[in-house]
Amino acid sequence: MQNQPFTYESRAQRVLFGAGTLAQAPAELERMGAHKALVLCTAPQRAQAEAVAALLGPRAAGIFDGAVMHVPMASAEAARAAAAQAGANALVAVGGGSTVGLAKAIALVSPLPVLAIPTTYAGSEMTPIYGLTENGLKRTGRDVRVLPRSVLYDPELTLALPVGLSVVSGINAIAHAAEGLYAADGNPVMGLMAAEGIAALGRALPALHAAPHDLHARSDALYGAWLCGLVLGSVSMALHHKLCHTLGGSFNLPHAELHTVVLPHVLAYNAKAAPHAMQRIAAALGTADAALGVHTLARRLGAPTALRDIGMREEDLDKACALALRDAYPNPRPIEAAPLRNLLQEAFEGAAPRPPNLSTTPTQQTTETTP
Ligand SMILES: NC(=O)C1=CN([C@@H]2O[C@H](COP(=O)(O)OP(=O)(O)OC[C@H]3O[C@@H](n4cnc5c(N)ncnc54)[C@H](OP(=O)(O)O)[C@@H]3O)[C@@H](O)[C@H]2O)C=CC1
Ligand SMILES: O=C(O)/C=C\C(=O)CC(=O)O
Repeated sequence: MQNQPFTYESRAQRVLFGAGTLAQAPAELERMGAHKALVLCTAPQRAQAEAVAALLGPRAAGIFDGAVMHVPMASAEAARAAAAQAGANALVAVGGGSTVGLAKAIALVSPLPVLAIPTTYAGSEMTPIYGLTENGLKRTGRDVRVLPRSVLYDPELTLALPVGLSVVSGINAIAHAAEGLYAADGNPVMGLMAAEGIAALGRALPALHAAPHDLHARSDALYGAWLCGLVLGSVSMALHHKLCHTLGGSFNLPHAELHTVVLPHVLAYNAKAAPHAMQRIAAALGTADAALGVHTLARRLGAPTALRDIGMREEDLDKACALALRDAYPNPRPIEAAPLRNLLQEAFEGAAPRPPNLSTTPTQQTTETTP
């Protein structure tokens, strides 16, 4: 029974899900009243964007293939200029979070609606969150103007996503849902989506690891990613996302791999302060312990589990700790220097996470909701 007050806000978005839905792209643009769409992609995925442009026929206004992770301001400005020059009245983002992020950077300063066609499990297509990087600093914000108007989830497009990337991208999605379960502003509807999203990815990732072209597993993973992305866009994130933004932005570490390494350690850090959320994460993964469950999943599927293996230098851990303590997000357990530094050390070494003995009484900074 729900006994906590909460706020639930829904946002208007159309989602088409299933193998072959890519074919609906022209009709989706038609519904948006768009007749000239700029297709966005990364340079290596240009062939896929060309296939989409061919499908759009006269509705394609051109291709911009300059999407880069974390949306450097220079690439945002080049894309904005390309959209204006092409006379585009809509954007089609075909790719992962980097490409969707570029579409958002254009939508932030123009009225162009976005049709997102995701090919990873990052979940950006379901959020009003944008990120822009300038002078080595990444700033993020929320603005409903950047929320894609329509999303086509076609699992056939994820068949080409290499298995290693699929696994870390899926755990990136699990991180959104896990933090959603102890969000300060969580609600029971998002709790359901989070638990279902984790469960879908928990069964899909081992299945696609064993058989990367199994369309059923790919569909299950994309379904989980959708739900987890919706949670990310709807409720506040906590220590895990703060740490990943700090480490990713300041030390240029790969996004999904970083989430994969850090998540078990943050779950261990928060375990005693958010026991109900941990039970739901563990149950969704079919394990006894949430932190160990995520760590074991990553290890079993060959994903990185140590910061030192993804480019972090040990001499930067003190700086990382100091940065993460600045403007801390609300978190179930107070964010304190010594245990945070310990968390970073364990993540650096890749040790299996251990729920810590809290040295202080867990005066919660946020009340754990029971969504
Ligand atoms: N605003 C928001 O709500 C969110 C934003 N993000 C942001 O998105 C970015 C991370 O997103 P993520 O999806 O992990 O990163 P990318 O979009 O950079 O994609 C990750 C990798 O997947 C590869 N890839 C993508 N699609 C395919 C495909 N069809 N076939 C083969 N390879 C493919 C890319 O290859 P290639 O380089 O060749 O294209 C790239 O190497 C970060 O900048 C993050 O901050 C993430 C989540 C939510
Ligand atoms: O950094 C952004 O662009 C916005 C949000 C995210 O990246 C979410 C995440 O950390 O996965």
